[in-house]
Amino acid sequence: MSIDNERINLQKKTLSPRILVVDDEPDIIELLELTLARMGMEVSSATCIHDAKALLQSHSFQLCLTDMRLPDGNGLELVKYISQHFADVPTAVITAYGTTENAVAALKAGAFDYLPKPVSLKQLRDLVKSALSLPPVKIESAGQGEISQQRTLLGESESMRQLRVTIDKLSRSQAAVYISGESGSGKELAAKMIHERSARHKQPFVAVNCGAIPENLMESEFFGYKKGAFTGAEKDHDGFFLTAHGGTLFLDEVADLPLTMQVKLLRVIQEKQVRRIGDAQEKSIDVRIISATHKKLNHCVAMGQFRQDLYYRLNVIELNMPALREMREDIPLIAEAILEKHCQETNRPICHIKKDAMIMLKNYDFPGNVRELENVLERTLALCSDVDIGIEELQLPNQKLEATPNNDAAEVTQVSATAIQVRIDHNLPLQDYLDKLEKDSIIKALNESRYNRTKAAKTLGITVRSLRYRMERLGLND
Ligand SMILES: Nc1ncnc2c1ncn2[C@@H]1O[C@H](COP(=O)(O)OP(=O)(O)OP(=O)(O)O)[C@@H](O)[C@H]1O
Repeated sequence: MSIDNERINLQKKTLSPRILVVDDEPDIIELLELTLARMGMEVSSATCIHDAKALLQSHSFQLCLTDMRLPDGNGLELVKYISQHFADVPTAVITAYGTTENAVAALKAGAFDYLPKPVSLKQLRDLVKSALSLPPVKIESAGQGEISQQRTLLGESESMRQLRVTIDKLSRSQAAVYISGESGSGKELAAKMIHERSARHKQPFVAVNCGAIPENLMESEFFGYKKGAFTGAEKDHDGFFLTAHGGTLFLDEVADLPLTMQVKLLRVIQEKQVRRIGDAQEKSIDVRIISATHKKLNHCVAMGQFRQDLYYRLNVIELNMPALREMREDIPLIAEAILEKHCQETNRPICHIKKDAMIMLKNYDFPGNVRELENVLERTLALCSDVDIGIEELQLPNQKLEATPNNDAAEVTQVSATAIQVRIDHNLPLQDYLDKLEKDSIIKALNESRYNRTKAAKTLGITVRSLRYRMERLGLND
C-alpha cells in the first residue's frame, strides 16, 4: 500500500463515528458490532453500566446503544447519566418486545430513540443515520444570543429559559411531543424549533391545521391518492404523511379531528405505513409527530371526543406553553423585539415604547398571548408616525385591573414624575383608571404653571401639541 493510501485509510479510520454498545448478551453485541462495522463505524462495547461509564470517560462517542436490563442496573440510569454529562451523545435503548412503557420512560429520560427486540437491521441503520445527523449541542442554549440565526421563543423568565432547555433536549430525540397552551402562546413556533434543531432539520416540516380541513377531504389530504382514484383525482397526490417523510408532521388543533379519522391516524402512526387512496401498495413512512391544541386534550378524552389510545401515542412527552400573562416580565423584551423586526421590515426608524405605555402593556392580560401583542403593535405602528409609542397609541381594549403583584397600581403611579396622589380604584376599567391618572397629572401641572400650557407640557415631559391633544381627549379644554 502506498504511503498516500495508508494516510487516507488512517484518516478514514480516525474520522469514523464511534459507537458505544452496552449489552450483557454476547450474541446481541456481536450482531450490532458486525452491522455497525459494515456501516463504517467503530464500535466499543461494554457489558454493564460501570464499564460503559468508564469508556465514556476515556473515549468520545457519537452514539450509545444500550439494553434496558443490565447486570448492575437499568439502562435508564445510563440514559440519564449520558444526557447529564455527555449531552452531545445521543442514546438509543433496546427494549424487549411489547414493552412500550420502557420505551416511553427512556424517551422521557432523554433517549434519542428506542429499538424494539428483535432488532431490525433496517431500523438500526435508519436510527444510526439520524443520530449521526443531529446538529451539535449548543452551549448554554437556555439563552438566546447564540441561536439568533434560528427562530426562537423570546423571553428571559424562568419558564421561558426552562422551555428552551426542554426544547433542545426534545430536539435530540424522536419522541412524539404534544404541545399544550393557549391560542397564540407559541405552540407552532415551539414545534418548528424542535424540528429545526433535530436530526430531521434538512427534511420537510409539514404543519397541518386539523380543524381547517373539511371532513370529507381529510383522508385524501392526510394519506394522498392515486391518479383516477376518484372523480377529480387528476394526478397522484402524496398527502401530508408522505410529504413529511423523513421530517416532522405538526398536527395543530389535533382535538378537532373527527373520531373516524382518529382511528385511521392511529393505525398509520402505529404501523408506520400509509396507503394512498386507490393504491394497492402501502408505503413505509418515517415521520416524527408533534401535535398541539389549545383545548385540554385529557378533557376531550374524558368526554369521549378523543381516543385514549391515540392520546397516549401522541402525548409521549408534553410541553406546556405558558400564557403571556404568566411571564409578564418578558413582555417588554418581546414587545421591543417585535417592534424592531417590523420597523426593519418596513424601513422606518426603530420605534420604542414609552415607560408608562410599557407598564400598561405589562398589566394587560393578553388573552390572545404573543399573537395579540404582535397585532396590537402592528396596528400601533400603522397608526403612529412617532418613534415613541405612548399609551393612547396602543389602544388596548378596556380591561379591569386586578390586584395582582404584577399589575400593582403602585407601579403605575411611579411612571409619571409628576404623578399626584390618586385614589386607586381597582374596580375601574384600565382605560378609565389611566385616563383619571392622566387627567389628574395634567390638572396638577396646569395649576402649578398657572395655566401656562408651555410650562405644563414641559413639567409633564410632553410636547405642547401632545398636551393639547390629551386635554381635548379628556374634555379638559374648559
Ligand atoms: N416567546 C415568543 N417569542 C417570540 N415570538 C413568539 C413567542 N411566542 C409566540 N410568538 C409568536 O407569536 C405568534 C403566534 O405563535 P404561534 O402561531 O406559534 O402560536 P400557537 O400557540 O401555535 O397559536 P394557535 O393556538 O392559534 O395555533 C407567532 O408569530 C410566533 O412567532
